[in-house]
Amino acid sequence: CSDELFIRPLSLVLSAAVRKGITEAVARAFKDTRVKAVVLCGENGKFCGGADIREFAKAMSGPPLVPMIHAIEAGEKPVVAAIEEMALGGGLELALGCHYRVAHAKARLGLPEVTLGLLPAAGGTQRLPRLTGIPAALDLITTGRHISAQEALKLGIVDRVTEGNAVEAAVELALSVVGRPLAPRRLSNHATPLPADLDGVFEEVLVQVKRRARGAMAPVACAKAVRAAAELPYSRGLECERELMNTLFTSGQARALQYCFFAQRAAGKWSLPNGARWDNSRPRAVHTAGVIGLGTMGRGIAVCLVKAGISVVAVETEEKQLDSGRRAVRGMLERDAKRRGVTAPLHMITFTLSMQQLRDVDLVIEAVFEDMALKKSVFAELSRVCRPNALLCTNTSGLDVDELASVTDRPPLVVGMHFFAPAHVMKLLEVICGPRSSPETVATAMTLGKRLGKVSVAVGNCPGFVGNRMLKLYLDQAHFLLEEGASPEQVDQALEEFGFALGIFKVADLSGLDIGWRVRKAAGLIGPDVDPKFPSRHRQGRRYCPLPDLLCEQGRLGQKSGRGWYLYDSAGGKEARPDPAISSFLQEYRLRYGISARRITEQEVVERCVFVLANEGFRILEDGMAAAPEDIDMVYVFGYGWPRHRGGPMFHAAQVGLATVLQRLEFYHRQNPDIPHLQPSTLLRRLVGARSPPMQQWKQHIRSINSQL
Ligand SMILES: CCCCCC/C=C/CC(=O)SCCNC(=O)CCNC(=O)[C@H](O)C(C)(C)COP(=O)(O)OP(=O)(O)OC[C@H]1O[C@@H](n2cnc3c(N)ncnc32)[C@H](O)[C@@H]1OP(=O)(O)O
Repeated sequence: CSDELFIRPLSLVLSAAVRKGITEAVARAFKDTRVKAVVLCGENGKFCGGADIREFAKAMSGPPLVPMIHAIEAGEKPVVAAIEEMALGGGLELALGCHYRVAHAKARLGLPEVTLGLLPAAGGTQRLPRLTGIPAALDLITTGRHISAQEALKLGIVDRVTEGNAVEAAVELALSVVGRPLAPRRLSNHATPLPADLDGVFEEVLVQVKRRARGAMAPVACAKAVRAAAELPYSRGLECERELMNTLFTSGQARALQYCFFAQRAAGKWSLPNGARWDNSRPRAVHTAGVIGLGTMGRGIAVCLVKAGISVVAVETEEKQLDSGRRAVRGMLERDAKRRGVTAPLHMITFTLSMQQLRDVDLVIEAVFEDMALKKSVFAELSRVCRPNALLCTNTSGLDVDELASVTDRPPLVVGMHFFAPAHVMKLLEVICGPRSSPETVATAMTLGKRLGKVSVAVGNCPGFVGNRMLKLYLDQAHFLLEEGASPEQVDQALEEFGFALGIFKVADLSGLDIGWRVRKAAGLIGPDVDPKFPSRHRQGRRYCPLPDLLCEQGRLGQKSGRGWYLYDSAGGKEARPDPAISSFLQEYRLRYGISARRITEQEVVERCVFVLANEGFRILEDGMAAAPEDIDMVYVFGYGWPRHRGGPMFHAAQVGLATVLQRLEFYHRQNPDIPHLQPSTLLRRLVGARSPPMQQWKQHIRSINSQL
């Protein structure tokens, strides 16, 4: 506090206590005749991360944000926001209520409320369009994307950007504007600059927003609120903003999205039965890594590592594969660097045919073909070649990590790292903790995942781990629905309307139908004793659907062969078209097996596919293969295209009501007694018996906690 200035630090979030502090301090500063200007800055070099999301689940307390910001804007002394590190959500709205904004060059700004199922309801939807115009405001508010200080300067959101101390620059600016008229600086006074074809702009944006939203309400509400800024005076626009927010605020979607925010952070906080945890285990430093195999997965993994600043030695067995891998990896790195306007770090990766080159690396990620014998031979070789303390990781989608560890000289240093294709794009990383993986090994894999920009989830070592173990049963349901009368496009449409990024049959075509075919062969489900003309619909004591095998036998392997569950223009084509040949194929199949097709509703498709996922999730919790329902949900949200606004299969089950899920599973199991996975799990039954406690208490209902993590 000086004669001319009053500086008040904020903490990261605008909690009730912080709002109270600001309201009182600003009122005092406005009253104090010695104070000529005010600078708002954050604590510890962070301006503000927005409203305290945890408060949304409680009754409102403390001064509300809207009048607080209004009082700042209406004040007769200049208020300058000094934005260090971030101004997000309510934090940016607060800054927009200030008369001037100064940002540090490294600060990020944004209105990410839409990602939490909300809209910027502290005047953000009304002030931002008045400042930037409609198109930029629509972009920022409907996507929630963060922008750099430089972009904010270009858009006029901040007045100055400094490489130096933002608070000092704000103080300097504040002192320089004392006495200047404030009315032109009050954004709520501004008229919104309008594009020539306002209707056209909104029509186009609404189409895009609805397509991207996949059923999420918030992006559409955001666009409507911005439209109000274009058409209504500020005060009426604010009313519209409030009404739209009220609908969103109490919606299940907002609860789901806020749950995802915390679940994503909780997933990083792993623990093992021996007491090792994320906060008491030290990860190893990783400076150099080896990648073995430059197929689709190995290429993506190598790119991720290089982009994270880790030097890579990439190994292949044949000159031809090495060459095409080298070209692909370099191309990906060059395209990425071009997009970001930097030089591609090609010097950070070497390509070789010799495993000997791995002798000095800190860690190796093996990404060879999914075949146990092959992987074992690679791991045995790595034991001989690598430094004794190098970590050995396997990128596998379902093989036994401990079996692999057993062929090495260092089982505690072996861990699974299941990347998802394409590995440089997909956010999920399943870290498979073998029974002998050491805490340091798990900590290193989890931390490495975070460094690569992934959401790392620690899972146990069971067939398929968490994600693919559940996927198998989901896919089974989809196949059974085809037998019973549905078409692939009908199943996909129901799932896409539910919010999945892609229907399951489109996903299967994209991944390649031969992958599952190989897995089923390895599991002994397909073999010489199966009648090729009339394959049995019961195997290993349960119902089995031979449809995908029959498709593979016809050479229909999905996108790569131009034909799978759908038809594509050519091999490698992306546009899926319904194929009349599949319709006849299904009719003939049903006729041959005496199945009379029935009408299958969208509700049945969604319930059978989605509840079976949750049911297996309960079994996974009981088996100790995942530590918490949040972990399972994050696997599905980040790895399997599950709609984030539905929280994840476990959250969805809780939101629908566990008793309803139980009752629907019982119903479908009665209809299909030969599908054991429709039989409700013991944990689900127990939870319903305990009157469906909240998710945080589910663990207490597992009889004997048998953590495999
Ligand atoms: C009718 C009602 C009218 C209401 C009108 C007002 C509406 C306002 C809307 C909002 O402002 S909604 C909030 C908008 N803000 C955000 O979405 C930002 C969320 N946070 C982040 O993106 C990041 O956390 C960060 C701020 C960029 C920091 O990232 P970093 O990687 O450095 O740390 P994290 O691990 O993510 O977070 C650390 C720690 O802090 C917790 N946390 C972060 N932000 C919030 C928040 N806004 N509210 C509550 N808690 C927050 C986070 O959960 C971590 O906690 P943990 O216990 O360590 O896991």
